[in-house]
Amino acid sequence: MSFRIQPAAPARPNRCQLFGPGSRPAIFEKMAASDADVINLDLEDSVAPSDKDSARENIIKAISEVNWGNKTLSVRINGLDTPYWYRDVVDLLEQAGPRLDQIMIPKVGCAADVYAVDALATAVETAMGREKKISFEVIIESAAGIAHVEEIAASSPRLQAMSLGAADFAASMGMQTTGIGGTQENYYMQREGQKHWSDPWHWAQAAIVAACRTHGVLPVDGPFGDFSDDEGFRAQARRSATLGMVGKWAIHPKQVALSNEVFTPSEEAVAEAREILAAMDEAKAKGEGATVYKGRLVDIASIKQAEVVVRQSEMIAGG
Ligand SMILES: CC(=O)SCCNC(=O)CCNC(=O)[C@H](O)C(C)(C)COP(=O)(O)OP(=O)(O)OC[C@H]1O[C@@H](n2cnc3c(N)ncnc32)[C@H](O)[C@@H]1OP(=O)(O)O
Ligand SMILES: O=CC(=O)O
Ligand SMILES: [Mg+2]
Repeated sequence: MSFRIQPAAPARPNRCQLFGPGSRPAIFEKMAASDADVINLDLEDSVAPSDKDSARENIIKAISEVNWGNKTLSVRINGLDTPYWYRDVVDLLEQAGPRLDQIMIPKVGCAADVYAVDALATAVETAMGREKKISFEVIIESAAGIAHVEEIAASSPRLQAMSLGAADFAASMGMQTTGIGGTQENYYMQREGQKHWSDPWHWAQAAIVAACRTHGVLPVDGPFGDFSDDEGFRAQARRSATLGMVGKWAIHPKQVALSNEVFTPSEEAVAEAREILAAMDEAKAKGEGATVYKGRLVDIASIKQAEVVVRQSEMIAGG
C-alpha cells in the first residue's frame, strides 16, 4: 500500500439506480415504491427538448411531494454543452427543497466540467442558505471522459459516484454498435472454428474502478438497454461486480430485482468470507501470516478481500 491510505467510498447502498424521464410524472410514485437504492429523475436524454422546462417543473414538485423513503434521490441534469444545464442547477437548488440528495452530471469530459457545476452549486447554496450540501455523481460516456477519468474522480469533494454510460460512450468512441451495454456480436476471438465473445466494456470499467477506488468514489455500471434479456443483464452485472463496481442502472423496473440480486453478496459468499476471517484469526494466534482454507492459500491479503464482502453485506443490511 502506498504511504497514502486509500479513502473509503461513501458507505451507502448503491446496488441499483432506477431511471425515469422527468417528462413522465405518472411513474414517479412507482419509482419511489421500487426496491432501488438510488432514484435518478432524468432531465437529459430521455426528455425531448420541447419538454425540458415542464420536466424540470415536474421533478421539482415531486421531490418534495412524493415519499422517497430512505433512497438516495438524484436528478440527472443536462450536459454542459447544452443551454439547459445552468437552469437545471439553479432551479433545483433554489426550489427543490432539502430532500434532493444528488445531481448527476452527464458527459463529463474533464475535471473543469465538475468544477463549473460545483462553483454554480456553491453560489446558489450560499445565497439560499441551503444547509445540506448537494452531492454529485458523474457519467463517463465519452472519449474525453475516459481519457481524463482519474482527474474527474478527484475533481470535487462533492463527488460520490461515477457511472459508465455505455450508449454515449460507444457513440463517442465510434464503436460499431447500436446495442446499449452487454455482449457485442462482433467482439469475439476465433479459435478452432469456435467464437469466444469478449467484453468490450471491460477496459473502461476497470479504468473507472481504479480511478474511483483511488479517490473514494463509488464505481457504478450504467444502462443495459435490452430489458427483455434478463440473463444478458445478469451476466453484464456479474462481470461489473467482479471488477469492483457496486451497482448498476435500471432503465426498466424489471431490472431492479436483477441488479439487487447481483450486487448483494450471497449468504454463501458472506459465510465463506467469515470462515476465512476466522481461519486467519486462528493463524494469527499461532503467529502465522498464511494458512490453508479448503485446500487453498489464504493470507493477510485474504483478510482484506473477505472484509470487502462482509462490509458490503453489513452495509446493505444496515441501509
Ligand atoms: C442511455 C440512457 O441515458 S439510459 C437513462 C435514461 N433513460 C430513461 O430514463 C428511460 C427509463 N425507462 C423508461 O422510460 C421506460 O421504462 C421505457 C420507455 C423503457 C418502457 O416504458 P413502458 O413502455 O411503459 O414499459 P412497460 O409497459 O413494460 O412498463 C411496465 C410498468 O412499469 C412502469 N414503468 C415503466 N418505466 C418505469 C420506470 N422507469 N420506473 C418505474 N416504473 C416504470 C409502467 O408505468 C408500467 O406500470 P403499470 O404496470 O402500473 O402500468
Ligand atoms: O447515459 C447513459 C448512456 O449510456 O449514454
Ligand atoms: Mg448518455
